[in-house]
Amino acid sequence: MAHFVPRNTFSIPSSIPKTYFLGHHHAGANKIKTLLSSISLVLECRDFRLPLSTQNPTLERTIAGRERLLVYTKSDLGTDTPGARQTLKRLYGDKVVFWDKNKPSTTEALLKRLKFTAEAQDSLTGLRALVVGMPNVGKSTLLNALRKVGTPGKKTKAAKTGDQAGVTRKIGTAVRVVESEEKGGVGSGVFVLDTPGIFQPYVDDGETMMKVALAHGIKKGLIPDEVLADYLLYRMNKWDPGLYSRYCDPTNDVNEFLDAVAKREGKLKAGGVPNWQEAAARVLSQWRDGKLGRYVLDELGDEDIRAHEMMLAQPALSLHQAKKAQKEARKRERLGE
Ligand SMILES: Nc1nc2c(ncn2[C@@H]2O[C@H](COP(=O)(O)OP(=O)(O)OP(=O)(O)O)[C@@H](O)[C@H]2O)c(=O)[nH]1
Repeated sequence: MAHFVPRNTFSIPSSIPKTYFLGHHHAGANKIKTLLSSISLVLECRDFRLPLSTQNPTLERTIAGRERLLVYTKSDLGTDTPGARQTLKRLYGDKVVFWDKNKPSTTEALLKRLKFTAEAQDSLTGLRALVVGMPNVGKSTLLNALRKVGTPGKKTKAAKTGDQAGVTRKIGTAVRVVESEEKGGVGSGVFVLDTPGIFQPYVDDGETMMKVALAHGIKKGLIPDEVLADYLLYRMNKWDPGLYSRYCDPTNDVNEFLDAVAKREGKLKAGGVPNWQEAAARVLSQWRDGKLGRYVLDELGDEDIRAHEMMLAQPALSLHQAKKAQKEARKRERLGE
């Protein structure tokens, strides 16, 4: 077999939407602003697979200056990218927590942090924490896990969850996740409020939209599954084409890939014609379940991080412009200018 050379670039279709800012995002963002005065801690959830792309510049401005813990959710889905945790720890120090819904130890570690903060706060009303973040990053799942582990005996779910963006539409009531001191907990206890996922009003970078869609951060169908499957194929080829060896040999051709998936998974139309749409939906669902690799999608090199920070600091700047400015700055540095 000839040596396989993966695609070097992916051409982002011009039809990719640049916005997904809905009425309840706008209303939610305003409500968060009004709530902040009664909140002592913000738990900002970001998807570990998208540590930069799920940082919302709009939310960032709203919660600037507040006591905050960064919770990288779905950490089980990014374990194949070496060094990602270390990079984030280096960036945010002890303000960062890695969480996995399937690992109660990660929930316990977070509860410990909440109890510690509650002890230090000495409040009559208890510690009130607000969970915020982009759609579908796992906010409600986190709240339910904190409640389940922190207040054993309370079995029912406090917040509705789902694998689609936009399950939570309104800010919920405060949910107790740590009992008061009289009941064996801390002070007057710890309460957490869930909020709807808030998207950014405008995303200039088409590739960011592709990555967010892969992780289900925007509504299904806004970007066709076949287009996302092509982008996923491009990324898998860069990581390791062996990830999809159960379907076919390495290929850069999405149609060839989807043909193989359709045949293997029985996604066929009348007459045995491969159903690309269903085959694409199948591979996306496998990727989201971690069955086609568990990789972080954002690049976390120094230059990428600096470009991202530059973009956050100057909202008028596109990610593309920020990356270009970083590249030029690096070049000048190398030339000793
Ligand atoms: N593998 C994995 N999946 C997770 C984890 N946390 C949440 N999920 C899944 O992610 C999906 C979204 O979770 P939700 O808790 O509904 O997300 P949300 O942020 O509240 O979503 P919105 O209501 O859109 O704001 C669900 O299918 C969860 O089961 C995790 O740690 N690991």
